[in-house]
Amino acid sequence: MRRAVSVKLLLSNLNSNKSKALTKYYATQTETTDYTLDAKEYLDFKRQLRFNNVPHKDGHTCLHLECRLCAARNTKDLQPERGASKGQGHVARWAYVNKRTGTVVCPNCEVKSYLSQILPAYQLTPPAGYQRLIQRQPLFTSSYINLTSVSQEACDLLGIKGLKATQLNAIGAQWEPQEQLLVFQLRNAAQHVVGEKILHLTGDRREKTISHKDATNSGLLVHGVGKQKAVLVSNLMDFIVLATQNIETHSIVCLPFELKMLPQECLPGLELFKELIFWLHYDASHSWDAARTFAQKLEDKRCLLIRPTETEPSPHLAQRRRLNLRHILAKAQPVRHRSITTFNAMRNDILSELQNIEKVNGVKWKRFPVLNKLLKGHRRGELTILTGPTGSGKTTFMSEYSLDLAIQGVSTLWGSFEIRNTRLASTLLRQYVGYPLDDKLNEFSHWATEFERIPLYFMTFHGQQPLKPVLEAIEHASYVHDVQHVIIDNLQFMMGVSSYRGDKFWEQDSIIAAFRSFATKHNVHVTLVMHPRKERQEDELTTSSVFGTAKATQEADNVLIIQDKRLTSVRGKKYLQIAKNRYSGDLGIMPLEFDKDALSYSTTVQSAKRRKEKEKPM
Ligand SMILES: Nc1ncnc2c1ncn2[C@@H]1O[C@H](COP(=O)(O)OP(=O)(O)OP(=O)(O)O)[C@@H](O)[C@H]1O
Ligand code: FES
Repeated sequence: MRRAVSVKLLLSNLNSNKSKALTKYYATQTETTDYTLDAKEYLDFKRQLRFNNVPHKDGHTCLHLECRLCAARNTKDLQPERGASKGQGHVARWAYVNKRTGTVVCPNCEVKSYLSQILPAYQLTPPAGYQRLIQRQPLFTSSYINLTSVSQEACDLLGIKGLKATQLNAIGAQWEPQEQLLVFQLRNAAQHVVGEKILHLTGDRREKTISHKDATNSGLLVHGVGKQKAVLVSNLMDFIVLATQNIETHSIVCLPFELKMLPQECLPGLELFKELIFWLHYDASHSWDAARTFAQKLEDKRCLLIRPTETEPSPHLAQRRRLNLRHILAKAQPVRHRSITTFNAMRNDILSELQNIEKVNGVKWKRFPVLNKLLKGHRRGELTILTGPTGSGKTTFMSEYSLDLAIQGVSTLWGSFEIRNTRLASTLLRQYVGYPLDDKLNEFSHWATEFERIPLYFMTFHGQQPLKPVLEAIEHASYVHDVQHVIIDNLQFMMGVSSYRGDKFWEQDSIIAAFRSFATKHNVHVTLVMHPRKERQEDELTTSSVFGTAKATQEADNVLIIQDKRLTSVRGKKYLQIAKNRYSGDLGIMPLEFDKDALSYSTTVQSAKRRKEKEKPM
């Protein structure tokens, strides 16, 4: 069973005095919504399917099985979706069990459940009183009622040279004349329409995904059925360019949420493909390693990658530069390198990184320009240690640091063992708003609605915790919510609770080693908040002041230390010292001026506030 709770539940908690009841509420929420696959249960279930002759087969990421969850007893009960294009009308009554999480989805009736809950449906005689679900069709209605086919005029707005309106209509585009946008339908694995993807043709060319019920139930935009290979693109312009090329060998698939996340509910729609080629577009807010992480989710053996270089950019750019798209496609390389590789195999990866160095450097902080200068950015797969004297503001600083990244789309999981999640969430909210809301409760609803959109998750552990369930929770969140940054506050809360009763340094070293290998294996950035060892107050902390043996700082890519000189000298200041930086090697300090109202250390936030105050009429 997994423990992760999203920001939505916490905010409802913050807004209520009945915090006890709500704490219980989200405890039960996590128990009913976050499950994991029990390996024994899964094997027994497969044995039962064989024994009972239930049609099933092992897929790349899911077990496919005949759906017996609802009352529809045969395929003809389920009508093909009206308007499904040629070849898309076939309805297979398959349900899919995700092999990692045990989540079961049936795309025919848009049902989501868990393996442990569907077992009775697959018994030869289901228990007395067991009732199958009522069969239903997913209902998605477009947000736009005036959709028409695309005219040549509208098509020209795209600015793709030589593109004909007929080509756009053939790949399923529809036109909304009032708002001037193109609409494409998203379908699930049973070809039912479950959402739509919108491209605004005026202004900033925004893309938006609208899904049935909630965002994670989204489908995919696929062009070209019945093929065994597919090219995955991350935005509609790239989709349009490739889909109108009529590539006979490959289907073209547009991911629903760009590189932000790939919900597990989308995986059944990709099961048919034996080969997947990632041809993605990265911009400053997109994680450079997204393809590698998605490939792990989709089974990396079948995944290939086109790393963007000057001569092999993303499809739309390639077309604008009149490059041959088919030649580029043929150059895709396997995502997974074999254990022993040669320079030649890595050559393109290296060139691509050199040509995209700003993106490789990682996501930049908006609030801490000095950190960008020293650390260059926030990258996946690294381990950061933050330490500082007791009460020096480690949690407050880390909360603002992670909020800054999360606002830019870095999906973040907080493990706060020391302070309650509600306290942490209210600190984050205050840092987001810039002032306390206690005397402006009328604004709460507005800010909370905005804040909920930020991809933040919280583990519901509190107090001392053994390592194993924490690592399991993180692994689950990295898979299900595509978490890119995990914060453990603080590591000492995991010590002394494992079965090992020995040297505490040894114990800490093994915990750090486990997080190190987790960060590398799952390509997630892990930040560990740690107490320093006891030293004289007047001494500065150094990397060797981090509690434990040298292992902690050897394993870390970055070591950040809050130095608090206010305690020892009258004019003393507080600053953050970058004491280790494996990526670029630059060391240095960042002054930490504290704004109590905003709980902020950011100079940019503080100078914006001063500017605003100056501009206020007297
Ligand atoms: N520079 C500062 N000036 C004044 N107050 C501060 C400053 N930095 C943080 N605080 C306040 O000090 C309190 C403790 O901060 P915080 O919990 O972040 O410290 P910590 O280092 O994580 O503590 P601990 O060592 O207990 O884990 C908070 O109420 C925070 O608002
Ligand atoms: S066909 Fe699967 S739930 Fe209806």
